[in-house]
Amino acid sequence: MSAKVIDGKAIAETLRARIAIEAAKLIKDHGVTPGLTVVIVGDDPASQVYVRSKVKQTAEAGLNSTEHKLPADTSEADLLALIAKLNADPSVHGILVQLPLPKQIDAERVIQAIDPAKDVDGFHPINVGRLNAGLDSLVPCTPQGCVLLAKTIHPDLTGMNAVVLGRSNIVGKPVAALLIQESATVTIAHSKTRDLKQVCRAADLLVVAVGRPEMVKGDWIKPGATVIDVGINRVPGAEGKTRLVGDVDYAEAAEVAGAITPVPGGVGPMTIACLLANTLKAAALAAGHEPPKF
Ligand SMILES: Nc1nc(=O)c2c([nH]1)NC[C@@H]1CN(c3ccc(C(=O)N[C@@H](CCC(=O)O)C(=O)O)cc3)C=[N+]21
Repeated sequence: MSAKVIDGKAIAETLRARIAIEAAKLIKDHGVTPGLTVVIVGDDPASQVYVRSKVKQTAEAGLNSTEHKLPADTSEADLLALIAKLNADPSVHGILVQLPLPKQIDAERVIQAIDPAKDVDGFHPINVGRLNAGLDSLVPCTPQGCVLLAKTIHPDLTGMNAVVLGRSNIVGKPVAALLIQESATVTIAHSKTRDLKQVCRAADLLVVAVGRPEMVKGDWIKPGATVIDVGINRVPGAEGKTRLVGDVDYAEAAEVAGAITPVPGGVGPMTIACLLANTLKAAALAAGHEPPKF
């Protein structure tokens, strides 16, 4: 069997086109241009690639974007001062502080300093709590992208056995919260789970976010299951180059699964599209308007 490939790149493009239409409406009808500010501390080259594509796609969707690049030795106090300034700036609707941060900065303190209404990553404890309480909130981008991709295969997730492999605050836990909201039956599995392979094999929907290259093999997957691979791992490739692989052994999994997301071109592009959607939502709410639903 050969799995259907879930084309995250194309699905994200369609979503960004819809965001552009809604952003144009907000600008025309209400005179508000959604604005995203990305803050990057240090010069990790991989981080800079993400930031560049975020900034480019933000502009293409008709949103304003600004970027603050701070030196790697920036103090926590200086970063907190910048966040206070951005919180107070009415032209800034979304603030994203690129993670990970250098070790002299406490990331948790930084996240908690962001105005929850501008927290387009959905990492602030207020948004975490609201998501888990089933209240409206800014929802983390990658988890939102995972669920949107799963719904292209299963428009109704009700009653499905979903297994989330990974329990991080940025992907595993929020993806599980969203799947519960979709009425799936959710198991969160992780490195300490007993019989991990068998637990995964029970999944109709398997979301993998562990950060271990190609850890999930073909025989971990129920025949016909839908597999969402959140991993983006750079590994040595041919001729001294590097290549990107997911947390799932794609070649093996594609023989067993019913549908699967590739890496690259799966969850990654959806993360950025959902960031734009969150920025639009934050801008609409700040202006007292009903935000569009995607
Ligand atoms: N506060 C914060 N929020 C984030 O959302 C955040 C972050 N920090 N730190 C870094 C990670 C990583 N991340 C990615 C987003 C899109 C792609 C993406 O679009 N990847 C493409 C291409 C990858 C490539 O070719 O290098 C793909 O998967 O097809 C990847 C990675 C967001 N992150």
